Amino acid sequence: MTSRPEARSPASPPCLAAEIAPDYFDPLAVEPQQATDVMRWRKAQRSSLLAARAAISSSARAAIATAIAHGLDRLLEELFPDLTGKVISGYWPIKSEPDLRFWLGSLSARGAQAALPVVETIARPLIFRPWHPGAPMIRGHWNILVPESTAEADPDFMLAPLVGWQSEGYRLGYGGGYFDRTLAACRARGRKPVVVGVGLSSAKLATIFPQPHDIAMDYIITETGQVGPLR
Ligand SMILES: Nc1nc2c(c(=O)[nH]1)N(C=O)[C@@H](CNc1ccc(C(=O)N[C@@H](CCC(=O)O)C(=O)O)cc1)CN2
Ligand SMILES: Nc1ncnc2c1ncn2[C@@H]1O[C@H](COP(=O)(O)OP(=O)(O)OP(=O)(O)O)[C@@H](O)[C@H]1O
Repeated sequence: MTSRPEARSPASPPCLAAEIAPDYFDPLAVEPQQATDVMRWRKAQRSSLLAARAAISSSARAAIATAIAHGLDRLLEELFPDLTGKVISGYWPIKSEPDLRFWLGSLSARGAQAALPVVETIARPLIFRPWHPGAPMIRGHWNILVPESTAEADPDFMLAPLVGWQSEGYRLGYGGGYFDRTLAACRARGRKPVVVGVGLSSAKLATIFPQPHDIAMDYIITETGQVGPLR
């Protein structure tokens, strides 16, 4: 039998689509049963990780947030010795996430602009709004508080809260895919913010079974230190 290599290679390999349009999302890039299994596994992991996090005392949680803030300051000092004009996004804490608002609020005194993520449209990339302590807030998607002002900001340094993580920088979040979409959109317009996953050291998993849509963090910072640079 003669070999016909051309019969095995499609005219337009789907894997190249992402190079032509980096925000292209191909739902068929994964075998559907495997994708379903991974999503089901992630759902179970999320609930046990969230339960373990909720069980931590508030004083232990405050100590964790302080240690993470020190780690963030060390990294910022290394990457951006001059913070003037830099946009740095955090998050408004929910579900026992480390509360880093004190750190985010301290940035303006150093010349940076703090910002918070907003789900403006469901299943689309996040947008970011400038924030300062005391800024008027309203309830957004999932009841998360977001700045009322609709001005937008474009982060240079972005925190991504971790529910779980693996040492290569892959992140498990709340299952909306929002940071992956946001980072894919950043890539598509040639913008590369430094992305730092922040969370508990104990939320480390051997693997989150990375899928084609998962985009690794540049750094992970927990209360026990920094992992990375990873990209
Ligand atoms: N504090 C904080 N703010 C944040 C985030 C975060 O992780 N932490 N986000 C980080 O992204 C964005 C909100 N993320 C969200 C993630 C999932 C769902 C959601 O609807 N989850 C579904 C489950 C989806 C599924 O499993 O298919 C649900 O719980 O019903 C909503 C918002 C923006 N703001
Ligand atoms: N770039 C993308 N375009 C379209 N859909 C995406 C993209 N990235 C992720 N998704 C979808 O989002 C869903 C949730 O993804 P995943 O489980 O990785 O969420 P997560 O990272 O835990 O959530 P979050 O970032 O919101 O906390 C997946 O079903 C995936 O198909």
